[in-house]
Amino acid sequence: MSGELAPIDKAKFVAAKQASEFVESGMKVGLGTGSTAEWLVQCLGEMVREEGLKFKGVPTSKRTALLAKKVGIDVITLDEAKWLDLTIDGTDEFDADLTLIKGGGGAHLREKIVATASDRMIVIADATKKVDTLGAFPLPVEVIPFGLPVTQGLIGEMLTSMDVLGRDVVQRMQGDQPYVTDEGNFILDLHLKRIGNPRQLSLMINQIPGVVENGLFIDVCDVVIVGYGDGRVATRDITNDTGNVVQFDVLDDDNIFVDIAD
Ligand SMILES: O=C[C@H](O)[C@H](O)[C@H](O)COP(=O)(O)O
Repeated sequence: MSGELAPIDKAKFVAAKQASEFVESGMKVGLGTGSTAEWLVQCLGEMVREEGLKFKGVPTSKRTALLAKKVGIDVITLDEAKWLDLTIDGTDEFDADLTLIKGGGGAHLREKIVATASDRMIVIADATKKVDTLGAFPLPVEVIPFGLPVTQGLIGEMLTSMDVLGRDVVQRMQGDQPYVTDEGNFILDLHLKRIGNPRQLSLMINQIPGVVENGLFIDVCDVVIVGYGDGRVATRDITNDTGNVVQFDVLDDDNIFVDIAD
């Protein structure tokens, strides 16, 4: 990597770089999915190769597993790890309570299982992910393929009784084919615009037959590290809220990442 990053990438990168400092030798660490989590995996790979960091990583997707192995991280499964010290992952939205919408990359099922099996979850995000009210980002719901139209219809009916503005339930596609998750399921994206009561909505969605898991993460995230395009990083710790903002200029070193293009 060389040259200056675009502001959005710099924001993701500085958040990821800051979060990587929470990883210590001997830890078992959940590795999230998505473009921000990929920066983290790159940073951790560099620490493994250059600083002798020794930890075990549990990827939340096939895509992350591939990258983690490529950059030299010792990858194990959640079954092997049993419990994790820490999970670091990206998000699509977060609010003041550190409630999240995740699953824009279709990985929220494994991500929620891994984060829940961790002592601590740190979310890394660029500043655009902070919202006053969740719901502008469509809420992903993983559903089994069997009976899809029935499940989709039941979710639509349920939404009419909820405090939401939008009610469109749209199957996620990849080209002209249904998007298929790592677990072989489909995703329905709920275009809600505004989620008034995330806890109630999450419970209601998950009780519909055919639903595997929705993308709301409630009482799971402990810390959010927010990166800005100018290199600043702000940390919000729900257990110890200092609201600290630190300047974190990490773009001096041009050659910290391996080439993963091949
Ligand atoms: O399924 C994907 C994950 O929940 C991602 O963490 C989320 O979509 C954020 O991705 P990105 O960092 O690419 O915005």
